[in-house]
Amino acid sequence: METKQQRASILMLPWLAHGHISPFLELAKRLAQRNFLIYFCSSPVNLNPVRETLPNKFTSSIHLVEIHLPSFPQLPPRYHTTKDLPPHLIPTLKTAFDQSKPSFDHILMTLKPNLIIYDFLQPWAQQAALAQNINSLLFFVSSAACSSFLYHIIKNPTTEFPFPALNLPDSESNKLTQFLHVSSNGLTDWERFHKCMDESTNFVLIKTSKEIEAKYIDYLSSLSNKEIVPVGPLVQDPSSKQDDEKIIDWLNKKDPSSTVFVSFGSEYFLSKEEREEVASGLELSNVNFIWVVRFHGDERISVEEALPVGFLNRVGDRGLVEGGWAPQAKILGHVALGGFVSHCGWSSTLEGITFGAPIIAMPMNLDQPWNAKMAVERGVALEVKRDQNGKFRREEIAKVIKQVVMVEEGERIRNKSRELSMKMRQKGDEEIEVAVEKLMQLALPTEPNALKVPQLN
Ligand SMILES: C[C@@H]1O[C@H](OP(=O)(O)OP(=O)(O)OC[C@H]2O[C@@H](n3ccc(=O)[nH]c3=O)[C@H](O)[C@@H]2O)[C@H](O)[C@H](O)[C@H]1O
Repeated sequence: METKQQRASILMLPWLAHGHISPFLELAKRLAQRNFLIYFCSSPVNLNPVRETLPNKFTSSIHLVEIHLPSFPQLPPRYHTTKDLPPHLIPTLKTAFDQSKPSFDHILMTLKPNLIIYDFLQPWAQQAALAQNINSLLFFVSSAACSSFLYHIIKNPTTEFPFPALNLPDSESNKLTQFLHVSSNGLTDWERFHKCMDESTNFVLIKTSKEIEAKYIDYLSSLSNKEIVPVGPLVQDPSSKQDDEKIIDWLNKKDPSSTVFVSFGSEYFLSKEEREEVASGLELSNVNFIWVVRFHGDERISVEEALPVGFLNRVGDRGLVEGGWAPQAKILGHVALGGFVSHCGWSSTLEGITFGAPIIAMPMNLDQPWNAKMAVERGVALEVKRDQNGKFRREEIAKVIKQVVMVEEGERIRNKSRELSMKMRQKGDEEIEVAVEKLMQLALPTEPNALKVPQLN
């Protein structure tokens, strides 16, 4: 009798931030399309928008599983996410997430998944899996460029990082790496990241491609002594349902490659001064633009109030400024797009490259400076230099936008972007297949001794 192939189940546990949930969900969709049963686990406040936007075709293969964090005085359930969370409460959120481990243990006992994929801030997820004899592994959603640099300076602080293209001035890299030494619940982010890497069963998944980061992936593997398996760019499906007719109609009236899209991700909110410089830079550039202006939840201000007086009148139909959330993938794939002014969050960097939109890089914090330098090194980005006070200025913003979008100057970077976009898509399709096969082996080992989790006596 033909044995029906058992359907492997994978439980996925991203960190409580959109910039992590989004890549985990994209991976979940790829796995669901290859017949895995996915349990997608997060706090209720994070799962609500996922529930609203998950395409119907996934409702039977991606099950949303709520994990309830213990109540903390300053951390009501609406704060069980980094969205609009006051920055000083981030360590409290990590502590609360750590303390949700008993709830996670119960979820594992109930669902009994074949495999667990966790994120870099929760080493307790791997311990919970081990206690129930379940294989588990890390899915790292930032760049190999950034992670290999950070691993290097922690492990080999006295030696030069072997890739000068990524080197930042000490003052800047020290400021950026400070976030790794922030401690919460007795663990620094570095200790969390290091433990999650070390304890990952067999290999570590990473959201990137050897097409753009081969040497950084190899170096990270040598530093961590782990096999690093890329899953490709995992770019979100541009056809995903979003209310975007107004933007697309506006773009349809613009000439090919004539327009820049301006966005600083889901969690970076420009200061008033930064908004002034970006607005004036766009005005000086004389280029068409769509700008998604986002505000922190506590900011009670309209788009008009946030912009320089008379700005919208002066730019007229050359510019479209939207508050809220834009269909970024759909915009980047539009024929009118000639450039992408980005903070270089990792998902945005990969989307810019995959859609062939040359990047005008304005990195702000976290891993973004390394993401930007990696894209510059690939020839598909130009970085806006900060002034001697470390500030972005309108003249420099305008200059780089024109260098990318204007026909003559921008031709080389636009051709390189188109070329890399095709290669990235092809390589990414191959890489996700390899990763899926390795996950299948880990979830449903064909040989009895293939389980790598040490057998508990
Ligand atoms: C992993 C880490 O998490 C954070 O993510 P953040 O949201 O800031 O930016 P992205 O990673 O670009 O992610 C942003 C994601 O939101 C989408 N989007 C955003 C705005 C909008 O209006 N519409 C959209 O569709 C965008 O397409 C992308 O997929 C940090 O940056 C960090 O640098 C990054 O490496």
